[in-house]
Amino acid sequence: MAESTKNRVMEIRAGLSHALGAAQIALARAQDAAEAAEARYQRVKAAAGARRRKLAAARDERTVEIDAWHDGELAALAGVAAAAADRAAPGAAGEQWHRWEVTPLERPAELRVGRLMLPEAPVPAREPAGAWASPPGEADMPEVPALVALLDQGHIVVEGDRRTGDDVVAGLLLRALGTSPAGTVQIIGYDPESLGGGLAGFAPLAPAGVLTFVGPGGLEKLLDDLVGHVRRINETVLAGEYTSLRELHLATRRRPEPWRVAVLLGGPELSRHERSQLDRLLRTGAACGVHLVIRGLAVQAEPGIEFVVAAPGDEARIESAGSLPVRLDGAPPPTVVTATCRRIAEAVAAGPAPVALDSLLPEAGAEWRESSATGVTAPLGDSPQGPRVMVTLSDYPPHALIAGPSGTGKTNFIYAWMGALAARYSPDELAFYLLDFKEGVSFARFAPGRRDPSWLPHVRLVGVNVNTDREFGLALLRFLGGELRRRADVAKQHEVTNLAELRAEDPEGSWPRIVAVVDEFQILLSGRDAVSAEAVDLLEDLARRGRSQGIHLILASQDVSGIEALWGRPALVAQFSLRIALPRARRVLAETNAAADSLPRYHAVVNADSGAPEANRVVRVPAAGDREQWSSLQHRLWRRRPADQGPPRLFDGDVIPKLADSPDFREMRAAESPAAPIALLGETIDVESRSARTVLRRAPGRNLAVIGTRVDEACAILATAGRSLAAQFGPDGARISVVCLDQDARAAAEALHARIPGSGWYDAENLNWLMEDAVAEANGTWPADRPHFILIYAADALPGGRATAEQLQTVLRQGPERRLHVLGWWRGAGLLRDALGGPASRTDAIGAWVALDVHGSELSPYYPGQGAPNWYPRPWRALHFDRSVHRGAEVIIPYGNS
Ligand SMILES: Nc1ncnc2c1ncn2[C@@H]1O[C@H](COP(=O)(O)OP(=O)(O)OP(=O)(O)O)[C@@H](O)[C@H]1O
Repeated sequence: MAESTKNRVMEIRAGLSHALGAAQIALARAQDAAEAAEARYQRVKAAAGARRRKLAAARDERTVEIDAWHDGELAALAGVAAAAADRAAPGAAGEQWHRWEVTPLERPAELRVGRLMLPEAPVPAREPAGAWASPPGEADMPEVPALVALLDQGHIVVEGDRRTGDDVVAGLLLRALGTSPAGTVQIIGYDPESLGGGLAGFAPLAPAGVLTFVGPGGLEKLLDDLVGHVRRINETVLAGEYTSLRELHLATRRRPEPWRVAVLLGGPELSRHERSQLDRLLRTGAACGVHLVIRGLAVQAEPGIEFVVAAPGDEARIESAGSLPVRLDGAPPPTVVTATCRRIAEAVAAGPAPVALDSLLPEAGAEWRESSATGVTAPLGDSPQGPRVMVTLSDYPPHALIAGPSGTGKTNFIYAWMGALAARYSPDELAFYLLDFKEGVSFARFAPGRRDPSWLPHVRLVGVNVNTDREFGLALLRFLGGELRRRADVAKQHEVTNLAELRAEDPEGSWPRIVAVVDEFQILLSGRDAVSAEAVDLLEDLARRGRSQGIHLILASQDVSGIEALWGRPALVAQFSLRIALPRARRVLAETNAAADSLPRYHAVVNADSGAPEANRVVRVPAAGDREQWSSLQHRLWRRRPADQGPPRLFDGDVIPKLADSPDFREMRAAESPAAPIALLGETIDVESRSARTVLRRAPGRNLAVIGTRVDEACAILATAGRSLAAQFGPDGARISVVCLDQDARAAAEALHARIPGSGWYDAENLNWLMEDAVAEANGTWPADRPHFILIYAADALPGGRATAEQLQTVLRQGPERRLHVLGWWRGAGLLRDALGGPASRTDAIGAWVALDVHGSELSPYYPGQGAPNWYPRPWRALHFDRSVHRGAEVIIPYGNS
């Protein structure tokens, strides 16, 4: 082997070993690198795993946080929604049925129909320790009610399941009723399919007028009526000043109209007219408080209409809540419905709480500042719209007619009016004359009484218990007629025509306006007799001419026939242009004016234009009947009365007057020998408490007969005559003989005899002496030195037969001219006739008589030339006629024993 080869092999081997070494190195390196890469990979992988786990933990933590936040937020939002709902539907608007009760609210609220089913927070998959004490759900989530807006807002249409829908309607109505003051929500039900059955639970409201039903054919009229209300409210209540009743209420705090909720429960297809009226109401009703709750009639969606889709479970919806499921409340419990309706009906029937009289009065100390020169004006109360209603009596309107069925507050109205006037005008400016034909003493409070010595200083006359003494009404009218003439005469002298001018001309004179109030005046005008005929004539004259002389009449009646009594006298009625109607008063307003029919209690319609509907003003009348309130006003005014102001004349038909109180009797003084002795007989029924009298001058016929069987009255009249005659003579100035022929009258006759010193006493035993004397006197020719009055109790019982009868006739016929006068009591008109000589005899010896229980027709012989007087006997009243002075007979009241 060649060296060279060897060398070459060597070289190659070396080269190979070198290459192998290099390759081994490269391999080791590569292996190192691979190991390092593997290690790095493993590190990175481990790090990535750790990272992922960390991230997952962080994510889980965050997810839990987010869930918690979400739930919290949801609960908070639900809480806010629930709180907002509570505010929107407080109390009875939103309370659930099991705790529900009536809570009238200041202003209408939204009404709950059920609850909104809000989406619930999901229960987390893993439960991090302590994150949830309990899973969120119904227990923690505040309930959010589903509310709908009705009163003052809009209308509600209930669709879907009928039975559930009926429950919704019932719930809505109860909530509407329970959130508003009693009577301010009125429901009108139209339920043609079940004839009101759908609203049966609300029936207790019907008697109070809070619920009315419309029959199956009545929809058109109902809709027309409601449209009518909307039109009227727009025109007269909102009157361009407000856009809605809600706005009016916010501005004035008054709500003059009720909410009218018409509940329309199904029915046949609507006619075109009905449809268009319904659409009108849906558009315009809510602003005027007219709302529709509809079930079973198709209605198009419009703003202001809420749709409720009734369905069981969570399937129900309300339009304003979008697609949120709603769970409707069940029907309100029937017992709650009935109890609530009863309570509301009772409250409505009881009427609103009264307003105090003080609200009509000026402030204490500011009284009597007004002048009545042109009229008298006073507030009568607030109108439901707010402003006070002022009422004036003046040239126009001069007189007032008030009507109100019994118990509606007519008397109270008169008190309130009088109080308001009396506080503003002094007694120099205003005088009252008051007459009450009702049984009772309602005006007596104005005169001094046993318990209260005060009186209303403006009152000049009070007549109470005059229902059987219509003559007193006549006397008042005669008196006012006299005053009218007096004023007219003075006005003429001053060349003026009315009171305002007269007062300007005669500033020092006292010319108060006179307001004469006659309550239950129809009693005065009842009966077709002389009293009512004269009363109507006098009224007509006063009504016509009184206005310019400041004499105003207020006639009040509870009875429609009273008003009707006047209707036959259109000229008279026309003067009474101020008309006042209390609730349910009929015929006092114009025929077409039905405002009084719907008046609430304690309200009145005041109309100064003869009852024309457009002049109606409704007023809420304060309570003036309350004695306390009245007396504080009366005492205040009484203490301010002018020094010379005496109490009013009180005529009380139930009180027997006393001779000792008679001004005529008190004025009597003993004189030497008066030529015209006066026998008083009783009190006349007149304004000035005069005494009836007969003058026993020396002239034929000047005898007096008391006719009738009533012992007490007959004795009272003879006693009055005897005492008054005796009072005019000094000792021995006249001879007075008392004759008693009836045991029943003996005590009274003896009392009179004892009262008149020097009087003679005769009975059946010694009468013959007196008669012989008297006949001698009657026949005498010598001048009588003193008069002789013979008072005979039971003159029809003369003993001694015909002879004594003839003696008496002689005395009756011839005595008076010889100053011998008989004042006799005959117990019947026929018996008197017998005493005068029988049916054919003349009666002119009896120049004056007083009849008791004798019928008018029996008196005609003693009532020359005038037929029979109109006389229906009544207790403790008598009819007096004196042919020397009277044109007609007058009713008198005998004086009682004292
Ligand atoms: N405005 C009112 N506020 C409160 N109470 C009133 C009001 N008006 C009347 N009343 C009360 O109602 C009752 C009847 O009133 P009032 O006597 O005035 O009625 P009337 O119509 O005159 O009845 P009658 O003719 O039968 O006497 C009384 O108890 C009275 O106090």
